[in-house]
Amino acid sequence: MFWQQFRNRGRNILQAQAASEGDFSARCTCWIIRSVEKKSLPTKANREIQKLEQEVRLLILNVAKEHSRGSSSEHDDCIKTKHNGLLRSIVNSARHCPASFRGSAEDYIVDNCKSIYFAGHETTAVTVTWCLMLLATHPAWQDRARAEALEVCRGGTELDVDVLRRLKTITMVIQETLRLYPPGSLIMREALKDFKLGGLDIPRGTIIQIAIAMLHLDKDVWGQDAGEFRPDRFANGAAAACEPSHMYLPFGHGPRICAGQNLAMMELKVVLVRLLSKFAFAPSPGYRHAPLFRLTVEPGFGMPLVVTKLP
Ligand code: HEM
Repeated sequence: MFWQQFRNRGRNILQAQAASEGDFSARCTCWIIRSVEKKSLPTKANREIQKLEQEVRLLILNVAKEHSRGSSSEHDDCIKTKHNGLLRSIVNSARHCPASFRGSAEDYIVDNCKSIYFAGHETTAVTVTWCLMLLATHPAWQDRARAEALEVCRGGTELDVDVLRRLKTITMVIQETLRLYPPGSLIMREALKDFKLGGLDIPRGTIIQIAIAMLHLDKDVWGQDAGEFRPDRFANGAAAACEPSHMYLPFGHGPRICAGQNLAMMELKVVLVRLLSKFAFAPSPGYRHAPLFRLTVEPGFGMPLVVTKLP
């Protein structure tokens, strides 16, 4: 319930921001938005953003407060789950916030919860969804991925790091899924000082958005079949899949690259091995293909699939 509310508020904030950012100039795969200060103007969209941000903040702080009180039995059940173990770490470490953190202990809890729960949950979940859709519509790849999954499951092998590292086909399928449907389809950077980008003068305070989804579909980089599902482009690893190699960045790039990318890849492999070894997936006649940019790139009308239990 909390998660659903949290996620919906987040989406609304992004939609409100998009509505207020009508003055961007498109330059290939990079949008330059000159508007950091604009946030403080009392426009309708900005007021909506502030209201929603405040609601998200209160939702998080209420859960954190209940958590540290720990009275109800529901809470006692929850505390045993992984999410709440993580929440406990965040709440505890907020008591000793690092000196470099410039906000209050409450800000520390809110910022970290936003990073971990937004960045870590929805992204991985939506990637599994797209993976299953692509495997359902490409049965030959589904068979190959299943053969690999059954191979590692044989004899009840533990899915440890070494086993997961050996999953070549499933890794390629995930990498190709992240290319076609990168969940975090935009990364942003703020110019901390005036600088030049190509022929453009970028003033301090400008927000630069890099459209990952557009880089990933560029035919000059990936070839004429850029829009097709061809996992074997990653046969020699992600770095060799395109030229220049940083045109593939589902997890971002540089010092702020995704902190959870290895965890995400492991989670995705475990989930796919488990699902493919037990079920077959086929497209449902009710599926309407409509990838939508909300907080992540997600199916606009859900992802109905025909799922059959394997003998
Ligand atoms: C398929 C799954 C995932 C994708 C595609 C993804 C993608 C991204 C992207 C594009 C960024 C921005 C990087 C940049 O600005 O250069 C990011 C940041 C981040 N991600 Fe992920 N992510 C995923 C899963 C996770 C998971 C599982 C966690 C943790 C549990 C996580 C934690 C973070 C954090 C904390 C940041 C902020 C890093 C920073 O600003 O220093 N992500 N992620």
